[in-house]
Amino acid sequence: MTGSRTTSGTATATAAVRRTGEARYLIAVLAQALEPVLRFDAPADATLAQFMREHRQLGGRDRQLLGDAVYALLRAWRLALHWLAQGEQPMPREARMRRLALLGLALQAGGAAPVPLPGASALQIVQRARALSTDGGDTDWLDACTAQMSDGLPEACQHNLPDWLADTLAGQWGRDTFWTLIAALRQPAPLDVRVNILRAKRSAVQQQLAAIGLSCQSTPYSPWGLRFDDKPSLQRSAPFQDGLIEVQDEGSQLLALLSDARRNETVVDFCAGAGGKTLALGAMMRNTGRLYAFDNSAHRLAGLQPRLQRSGLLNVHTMALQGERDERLQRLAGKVDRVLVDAPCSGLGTLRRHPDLAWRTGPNDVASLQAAQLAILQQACRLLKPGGQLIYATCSLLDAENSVVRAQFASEQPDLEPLDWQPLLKKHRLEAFAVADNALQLLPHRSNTDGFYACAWRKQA
Ligand SMILES: C[S@@+](CC[C@H](N)C(=O)[O-])C[C@H]1O[C@@H](n2cnc3c(N)ncnc32)[C@H](O)[C@@H]1O
Repeated sequence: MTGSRTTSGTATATAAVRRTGEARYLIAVLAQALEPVLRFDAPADATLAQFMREHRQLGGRDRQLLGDAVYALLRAWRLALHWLAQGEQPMPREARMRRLALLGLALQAGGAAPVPLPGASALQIVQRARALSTDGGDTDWLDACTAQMSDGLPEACQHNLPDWLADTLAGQWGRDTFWTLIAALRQPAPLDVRVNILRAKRSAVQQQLAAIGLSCQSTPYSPWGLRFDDKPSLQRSAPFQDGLIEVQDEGSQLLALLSDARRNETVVDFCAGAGGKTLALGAMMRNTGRLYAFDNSAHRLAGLQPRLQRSGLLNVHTMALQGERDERLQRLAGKVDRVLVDAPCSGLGTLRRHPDLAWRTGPNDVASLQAAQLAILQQACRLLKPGGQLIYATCSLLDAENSVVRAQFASEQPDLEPLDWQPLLKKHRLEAFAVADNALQLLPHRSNTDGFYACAWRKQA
């Protein structure tokens, strides 16, 4: 009896030592991973991927945990800063990074935090940090975090956005809608794919996925979309390798759908990037006509090549633009049926997936994006033939990049008329997302997609 108690006591003690060692290790690695991410000078996903490449010794479980902890911290950045401010100031860099790592792990363990975050839940996060802490120097700081909780959390800790952005969004929609949006932005985005209708029917692909244990449902609006019940890795699956599916948010699919590209047309995807929408347009055109994929980044366009090969599309011509005066642009002037401008933008509509964007974008960036959006629209509209259509889209939440750009551009183009999208919106059951001036706006809390804005014009015949 005594012996067994001693054995089990030793086992518990050993497990505790292992847990302490593991926590110390995880905190140290996470602190290293956070260092470049928190500079906010490059996308967090790319920075994290680089860190993982440089730390090949990390196992799959640790990679997953570290990634989740980085994103949990980014989603609660203002809260983390608020708690950090409860410690001694100035705080030595090492302590700062260790405490941020501790908070990242504590936040990650709690899953998606509700909005508003109740005081009791905030307290639990601090308690989890306390349980994970392996450094006696953190005790006073964690006590101070707990003590200030009785004053309630400042509003900024609830929306977790920079003040300028919170003020702008609340000003656009009013406070009630703002908070509904914030709650939706805090939820993880679903994993959607677009079925390549050139190769297979959606129902057949759904069955094929089910046969390999991947459960998914039809998306509510896109006729090509499947939404997964969880977040499986698809890259090595047969449906992906065989070009039957591409990962694409339902909102992106809907923008391609509204471009309404048809067989045998000449269509330009002016800002194609790695071609998410190009692939959808090509499939809509049933591999006929000519589809040009432009981008001013040859690097981004290169990402389209393997996707094109998988897709079976043969009607796509990629072109890395060499500036506004690119000769190939002049040659296409007046000849194109449809131009999609999926413009470079702040990307703030994708905050669910990229919470770091809020901290990598400022009001000055928005002003220069606006200028770029207008310049691209002007180039793009020169390509239209009489009766041709120009579609403008962003994944931004900001009126400054959406309705303001639409209005300014339209005021300078007397030979463009706004396209009446009502019939198309009705056909695809999207009327609920119509906004002023024949535009469409998708928002995470309304369509459970990323945030998108789109509008269209027709060139007078
Ligand atoms: C929103 S992203 C496009 C995403 C892409 N359409 C998709 O569905 O995956 C905007 C793209 O515009 C490109 N871009 C920026 N300035 C440009 C310009 N002046 N002309 C053409 N493309 C430009 C960027 O390189 C970027 O790939």
